[in-house]
Order: sequence, then structure tokens, then C-alpha cells
Amino acid sequence: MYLFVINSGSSSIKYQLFRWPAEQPVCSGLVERIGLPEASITHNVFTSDAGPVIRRSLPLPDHEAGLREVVGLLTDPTEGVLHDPREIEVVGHRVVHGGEAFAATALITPAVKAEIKRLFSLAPLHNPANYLGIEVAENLFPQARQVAVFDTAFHQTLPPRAFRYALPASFYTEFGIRAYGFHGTSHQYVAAQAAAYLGNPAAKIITIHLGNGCSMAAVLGGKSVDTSMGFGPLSGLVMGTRSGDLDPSIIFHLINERGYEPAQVQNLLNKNSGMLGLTGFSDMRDITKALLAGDPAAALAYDLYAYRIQKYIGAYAAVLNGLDAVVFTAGVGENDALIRALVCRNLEFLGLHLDEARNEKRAKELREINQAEARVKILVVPTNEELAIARQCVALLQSV
Ligand SMILES: Nc1ncnc2c1ncn2[C@@H]1O[C@H](COP(=O)(O)OP(=O)(O)O)[C@@H](O)[C@H]1O
Ligand SMILES: CC(=O)OP(=O)(O)O
Ligand SMILES: [Mg+2]
Repeated sequence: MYLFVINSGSSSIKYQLFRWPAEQPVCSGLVERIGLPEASITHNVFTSDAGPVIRRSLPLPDHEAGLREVVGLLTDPTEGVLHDPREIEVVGHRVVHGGEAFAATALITPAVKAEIKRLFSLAPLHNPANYLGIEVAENLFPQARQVAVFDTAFHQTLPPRAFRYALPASFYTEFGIRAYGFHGTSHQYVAAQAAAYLGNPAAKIITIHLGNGCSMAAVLGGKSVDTSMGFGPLSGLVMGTRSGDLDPSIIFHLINERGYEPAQVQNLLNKNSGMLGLTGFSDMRDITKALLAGDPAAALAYDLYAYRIQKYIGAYAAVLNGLDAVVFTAGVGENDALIRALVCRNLEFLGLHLDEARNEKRAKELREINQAEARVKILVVPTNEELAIARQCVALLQSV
């Protein structure tokens, strides 16, 4: 059978078509820079040996335009890999916020969709795009079973001291206000890859997912025990357009003293802050260019971005009471050697010793970038949320 996975991030859509049970990728692709100048689609077909790669630059104002292009490529009469959309039996969707209702993968029903919609305000850059993906897929592949795999699921193992906020207890029991954590599919996947590489299922691992959204997790024996995102995907690290951690009194100041409406503050913190706010660019490749051109704002932004990650490494080394490996993943984590170097700087006391030459090397597979004799491994592990989602879809369907 064919299984199709749609992973909508805040700035991108990634997709993969698999032949199952072989776990064989038939084609995959990346729609990136959605809503920015020079948006593009890269589409890879694996069925032939070399496989054609199609790259197109085109204006893509939103996720809907991106998805329409993807489906066009899949079913294209000459280049498409599908003769008939009905060949797809299962569509797996990444859904970012599962809230309290979903601790695990779910078959999508009208009730599930309603709950995903109810959570729009908690993940405004994501759940609407995820919901749209579900509706588009229901229309295009009406015979397929639709499955939701939630970013929040992996973090359900957080202990109360990590997921509760110091608010009156009723805010948790009545309103569900707690830390949920995100990027769970990615943290789980790369932590498992790293543990297998170390040959140590009980390993103490810090996973650092740096995409447009960024988060970290402390993983002990394959279970998430703490993570930097919380109630929504806004806290923690500095991100492409999101502020990450800030003092909540800033929000009151803006509303009470500076005339901001709550919706404007929500927009500011989600869409106009982070690297975009600091530099004018949200995409790390643009910020690298600005940095190399001597832009001081880009230099400060790099410094702040890396410093925030370092603080969480210190915190999570304490949470884990030790450290076996630090794992970099996602668009920035896998590709930006400078960020990795800045993050690892001055952490020798924790056992982190970066090898500069290894760090600069580019590769698409798991690699070690620490010095050979170092106690703590520093790994770059390419994430594969689509494969992890596909596996979880299959596991769910086999269990029902
Ligand atoms: N070669 C590269 N060098 C530096 N950064 C890169 C590179 N490729 C991608 N990125 C960065 O990765 C980020 C997107 O990561 P990704 O994981 O695809 O994000 P998301 O899933 O959150 O949309 C962008 O900031 C982009 O600039
Ligand atoms: C949760 C989140 O921030 O996702 P992404 O990095 O894909 O935007
Ligand atoms: Mg992503």
C-alpha cells in the first residue's frame, strides 16, 4: 500500500510517500520559505536509481498554495508517481498541538478535527496549517484513512515538576494549563537514533531541534523528562519569528502602558520576534549572509540564539544528573556549523569538546562531531519526522 505523510511546519511543508510495509520512500519533498520571497519546492523521486529532482521557485503566499503544488507534482501525468490518488490508503498528518485530549496517535474523526481546531489559539502558526492539510487530504484522498500524530505526545512522560506551572492548582485541573512540549516526534526519533549509536538504551541525551521553531528536550532512557516549549510552542529558545522565553511583565507593560491589544502582542511574539525581530530576517541562511557582510544585528542575534541554547544545556545536564550525548537536528541544527560551534564553546567543563574539522563537514547521515577522546558525544542526527509519523500511523492501524 501507499502511505503519504504531510508535515506542515511554520515555514515549510515536508512530505513523503512510502510504499508499505517495505518502508520504502517513493518520493519526498520540501516546500520552504512559505510566505517569504524566493519560496521553493524541491521534489525527489526515489523509484528510479538516480531519481529526478525537481526544483521550482515560485511565489507561495501560504500553506494552501504549497499543498496544491505538492499534490500537482504527485499526480502529474508525466512526472507524477501516482496514476490514481486512490492508491494512497493512509495519510499521516503531523499535528503540532494535541492539548489534553491526545496523549497518542489518533484516527481522524470529526470530533478529532474539532479538538484540533479548538487548539488553534494555542498554536496559531501550526494547528491551522495542520487542519488545512487534513481537509485538503480528505478531499483529494477521500478513500484513505487519515491519522494525526501529535508533536505533544512524546512529552507525556514529563513528571509533574516539569509540566506544572506555579499557578493555583485549579488552573491546571480546570483549564488544562500545563507544559505540553512540542517537536516530540523529532526529539523521540533523533534520541532513539543516538541511543542506538551509543549502544546505550539508558543514555542521558539532550536533543536540540533547531528549525524555524526551536526546542530542546532532556531525554532519559528514551523518555522525555523535560522540554523547553510549554503550554504553546512559544517558550524556550530564540526561534525564526518567535521570542522564546521572556518575562511576562513585558506583556502587561505593552498592554497597560503602550496601548497594545492582546491580539497584537500575540502576533508580535509569534510572528515578528525572534531572529526576525532582531535582524529583519527569519531564515537562518539570510542571517548568515548578513553576518558575513558584517551586520552587527546579525552578530548579536547569533550570540543570543546560541547563548539561550547553552543555558538550557546547563539546565538539562542538571536535570539528567549527567550527560552522554548532545544531539543537533532540524534545518539549522543539521546545517549551520557556526551555530553548533557557538553552542559548544565554553562547555568543556560539561565534557563537550567540539572537533572543528568534523563540525564543518557536510553529510546527510548521523555523524559525530566531538573530538575523538571526548567523554560526551556531540552528534548531528538528521531528523525524519515523516518516517516516524508513518511508523506511528501503521502501529495505530494495526492496533485497531
Ligand atoms: N544549509 C543551511 N544552512 C543554514 N541554515 C539552514 C540551511 N538549510 C536550512 N536552514 C535553516 O533551517 C530553518 C528551517 O528548518 P526546518 O527544520 O525546515 O523548519 P520548520 O520545520 O520549522 O519549518 C531555516 O531557518 C533555514 O534557514
Ligand atoms: C512546533 C514548532 O515550532 O514546529 P516548527 O518548528 O515546524 O515550526
Ligand atoms: Mg519542523
